Amino acid sequence: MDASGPVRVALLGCGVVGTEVARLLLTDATELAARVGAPLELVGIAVRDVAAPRDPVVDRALLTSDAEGLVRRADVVVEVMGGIEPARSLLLAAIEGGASVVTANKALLGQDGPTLYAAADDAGVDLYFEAAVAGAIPLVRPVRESLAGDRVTRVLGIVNGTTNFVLDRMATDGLELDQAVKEAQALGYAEADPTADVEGHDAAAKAAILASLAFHTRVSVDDVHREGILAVTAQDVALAAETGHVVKLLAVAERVADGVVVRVHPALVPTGHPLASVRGAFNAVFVEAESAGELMFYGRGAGGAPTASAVLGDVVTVARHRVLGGKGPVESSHAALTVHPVAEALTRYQVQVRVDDRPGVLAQVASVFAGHGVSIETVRQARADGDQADLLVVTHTARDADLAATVVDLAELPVVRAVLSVLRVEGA
Ligand SMILES: NC(=O)C1=CN([C@@H]2O[C@H](COP(=O)(O)OP(=O)(O)OC[C@H]3O[C@@H](n4cnc5c(N)ncnc54)[C@H](OP(=O)(O)O)[C@@H]3O)[C@@H](O)[C@H]2O)C=CC1
Ligand SMILES: N[C@@H](CC=O)C(=O)O
Repeated sequence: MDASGPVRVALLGCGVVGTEVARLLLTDATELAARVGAPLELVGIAVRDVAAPRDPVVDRALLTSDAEGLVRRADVVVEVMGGIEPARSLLLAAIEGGASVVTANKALLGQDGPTLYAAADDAGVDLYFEAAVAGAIPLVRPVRESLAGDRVTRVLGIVNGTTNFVLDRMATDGLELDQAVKEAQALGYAEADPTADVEGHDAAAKAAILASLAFHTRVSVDDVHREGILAVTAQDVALAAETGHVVKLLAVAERVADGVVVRVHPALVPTGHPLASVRGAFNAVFVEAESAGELMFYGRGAGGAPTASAVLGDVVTVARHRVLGGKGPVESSHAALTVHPVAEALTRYQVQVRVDDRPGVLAQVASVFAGHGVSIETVRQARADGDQADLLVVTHTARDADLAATVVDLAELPVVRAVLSVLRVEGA
């Protein structure tokens, strides 16, 4: 780019998000140029199949299957192809060639963010990724930049729209999980293979990115405790409603004494909590910081146009830096805090056990909790079939490892017929 010339933008990917990025770059070119201080010139769009049908907004003359060659011709590289390779190598090549990069690729950043952060810092170029967590919601930048002078203590939120839609449908119409997933697929929320969403991989990658930024450390997706929603039944959701809760797939990243714990799992959220009212495919994230207190971010976490909005915000910022000078935050200098296993997490639990309904049983069950130092907050008993009863035990805050040991011992108690469900309770 010469001092007065356009900023050359390469687009890697022209799918759900890439098409909308191309649309905004072309249709809003004049406004974007005014905001950047120079025109943004889309110099090419890398795709797998140049012959495939495309939205008419896409100028077919810009399509290429030579992504490597395209990267060499750009000042700003926008990666919306997804996956680990070739996205990783292309971004590293762009950075080494002196281009600024913008990516929406949470899978890549969750797995190998530190390599990219270090490469960008060494090369003195920008690496921006607002769209990688919670789509359209401005969340990455507030956590990465606006809260850089504060101490974040906890991040708690719904970062996967597909699973929120599924759990919402189970709650509102009593659908079983597989019915709700089919509905999500029919509406285009869930992919044909919904594994990344329902098994929590997508949320875990986002949790790793958020935790790394919030705590100025390095958290990889492999450090994140992950449970998806596949074990959640319509009965769990109905029982939650009876006790004044909803079931949500939560990402939780929190400081513990000398480190952090990062986890993704279904949890009970009280109906009065703001996260409980996040419906459909929306996302919402709570951030707690020592001085700022509680902050909440809410909006669309996915979709072509919403995600493209976040991508374009980053493109404008990094392009401005190239035109006017300046650079975004440095990420590679952070200290590595210990990432503890979920066993060290502290939270409340709801445990449902089917027991023999006879004298002394409650005392035996309570003594198992007490034996592991887990304090019981409430117990509710409901009649089950025959001479059995279902106990619903809610604990005070306990260590995850102690609760897990309690559940193992409960299952071995002769008066316990089955441990029916164990769910964490968050946001109380
Ligand atoms: N969809 C969403 O709502 C959101 C997506 N994201 C992230 O944005 C990224 C893109 O997602 P999305 O638009 O949905 O993905 P799509 O699958 O719709 O599009 C991927 C695009 O990348 C191209 N592509 C894939 N592999 C290659 C390759 N090896 N070489 C060249 N081109 C390639 C495809 O080409 P072709 O068209 O020829 O197949 C396609 O145009 C992902 O990282 C995703 O996680 C983030 C937030 C929300
Ligand atoms: N699959 C994700 C969308 C992209 O981030 C979701 O359902 O939230």
